[in-house]
Amino acid sequence: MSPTSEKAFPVSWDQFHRDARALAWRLHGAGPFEAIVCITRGGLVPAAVVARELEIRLIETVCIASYHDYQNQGELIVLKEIDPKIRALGDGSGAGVLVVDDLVDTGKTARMVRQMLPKAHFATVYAKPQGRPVVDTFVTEVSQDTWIYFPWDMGLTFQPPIRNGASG
Ligand SMILES: O=P(O)(O)OC[C@H]1O[C@H](OP(=O)(O)OP(=O)(O)O)[C@H](O)[C@@H]1O
Ligand SMILES: Nc1nc2[nH]cnc2c(=O)[nH]1
Ligand SMILES: [Mg+2]
Repeated sequence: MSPTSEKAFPVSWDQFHRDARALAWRLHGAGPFEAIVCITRGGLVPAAVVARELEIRLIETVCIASYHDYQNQGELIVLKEIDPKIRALGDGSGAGVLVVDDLVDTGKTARMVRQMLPKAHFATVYAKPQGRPVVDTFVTEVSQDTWIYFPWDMGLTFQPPIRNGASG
């Protein structure tokens, strides 16, 4: 993502729950899935909702960080690999595994996980155009120059009245 995204897309907890549940509805017909691999940390929250809706109890993580500095993507660092028992599913192809993340932006993170699980099903709640081809299922597309603000990154703050020069 570019250093300063022009548009902001703030998401409340209610909205995120609704969108994650909508993702589960879409995934319902795409399974069955033996396990979920969630890409931490952002994937943890939608993975919990999807796991509950699809009654999947085998949950693994792959821990990847790349946005070390706000809105600036750096080098991708894999902090924890996928457990070999999960990687062995589908005869080592990842077939039957559902990979969940909160969003796909450039697609770099998802592409790295695809190399680990080539036949897994990739799902995100939100997708930007550049990353869209890497995911199999998503709910809402936002433009590439939009920054999505998640509820776990935000708090309630005072809003100046519009008449006093507040910007939309
Ligand atoms: O498609 P990309 O351009 O690769 O970006 C998408 C990734 O970036 C964010 O994770 P981040 O690295 O910020 O770590 P976090 O999930 O711990 O916040 C987001 O949760 C995705 O995993
Ligand atoms: N919170 C957040 N993290 C990101 N990582 C890559 N793109 C985004 C984004 O739009 N919002
Ligand atoms: Mg992430």
